[in-house]
Amino acid sequence: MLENAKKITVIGGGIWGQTLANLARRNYLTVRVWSRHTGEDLGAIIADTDVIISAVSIKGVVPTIEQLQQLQLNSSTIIVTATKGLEPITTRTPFHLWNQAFPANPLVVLSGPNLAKEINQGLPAATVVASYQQKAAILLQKLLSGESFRVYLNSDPLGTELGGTLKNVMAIASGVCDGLQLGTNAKSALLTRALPEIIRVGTCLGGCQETFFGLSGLGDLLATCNSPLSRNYQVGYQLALGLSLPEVLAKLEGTAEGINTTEVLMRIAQEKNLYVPITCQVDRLLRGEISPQVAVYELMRRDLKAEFD
Ligand SMILES: NC(=O)C1=CN([C@@H]2O[C@H](COP(=O)(O)OP(=O)(O)OC[C@H]3O[C@@H](n4cnc5c(N)ncnc54)[C@H](O)[C@@H]3O)[C@@H](O)[C@H]2O)C=CC1
Ligand SMILES: O=C(CO)COP(=O)(O)O
Repeated sequence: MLENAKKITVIGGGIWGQTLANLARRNYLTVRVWSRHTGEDLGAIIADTDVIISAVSIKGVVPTIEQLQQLQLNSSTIIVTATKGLEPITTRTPFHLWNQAFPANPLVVLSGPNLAKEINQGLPAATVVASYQQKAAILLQKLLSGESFRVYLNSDPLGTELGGTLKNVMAIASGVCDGLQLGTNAKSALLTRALPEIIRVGTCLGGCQETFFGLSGLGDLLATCNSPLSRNYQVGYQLALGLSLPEVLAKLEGTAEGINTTEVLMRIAQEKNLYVPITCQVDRLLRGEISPQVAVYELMRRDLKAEFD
């Protein structure tokens, strides 16, 4: 029997929330999905819940936390955050926000190269559960692992979360690269230079360097930057074809977190004096200040430098 038949509540009825719920159901767990549209009483649902998985987009994190704070959440309930974004007002990550709101609860970050549509088809995938409370991460590993979903442990929740968040900006850049048909050399150069940019920011914000070379860092960068299933990649690709951002968003299914993340990241980079050349060009492109072609030109004409400095 799986960990004494734990009860799981997934908050967020988007494609990622539904996918995580299905993974848990495959292990015969009791799973309920709650979203702001279901109209059900969240208090009643969480009363006997062992694990809450938050799979809302970043704009839903603070409202969800505020709602849960009004309810009687048991301090032993494990909270899992699966959101990949930065909160625009505080510039904080979901891990920080959940930790601040529920300091007594075990908190786990779930992140990895996880395109929901592939997982729903039963294709093999791997992910990471990261926590300072190892027991909680081990429990999540057991609850979600299956023959087509392999879950790894990590003790660096911030690095795990930031890898998944920061790569969304690079996925927009990668979509532009493919949309402009810049070729394989350009794509390899972009992704390889994206990683140190992610590490520069991610370590400054508290993640461990090693984590960014793992599934939630490099792994998710490769998945998202190479797949038309990624909404962030689609945004870049469509911009490269000449559509405006409002036109792209009108047709997009679900949330492209990289748009908000780019804006927040630029503020963090300015405040902390971080060199983020790719993010900077993505930001100007998303603001409509430059064309995709100018973004490429600006990246190529920067001062020459050493590869590692
Ligand atoms: N789709 C994917 O393949 C993956 C997505 N993620 C991350 O998971 C998060 C959710 O992604 P998706 O399910 O794809 O997005 P989605 O756009 O399909 O769903 C977003 C969910 O957030 C909820 N939400 C939005 N604003 C809210 C608010 N103000 N208050 C309460 N709830 C609110 C919506 O009701 C919906 O349930 C994102 O941060 C995404 O980056 C992570 C891994 C894979
Ligand atoms: O995070 C993801 C895959 O790991 C999903 O990417 P998108 O949000 O760009 O669709």
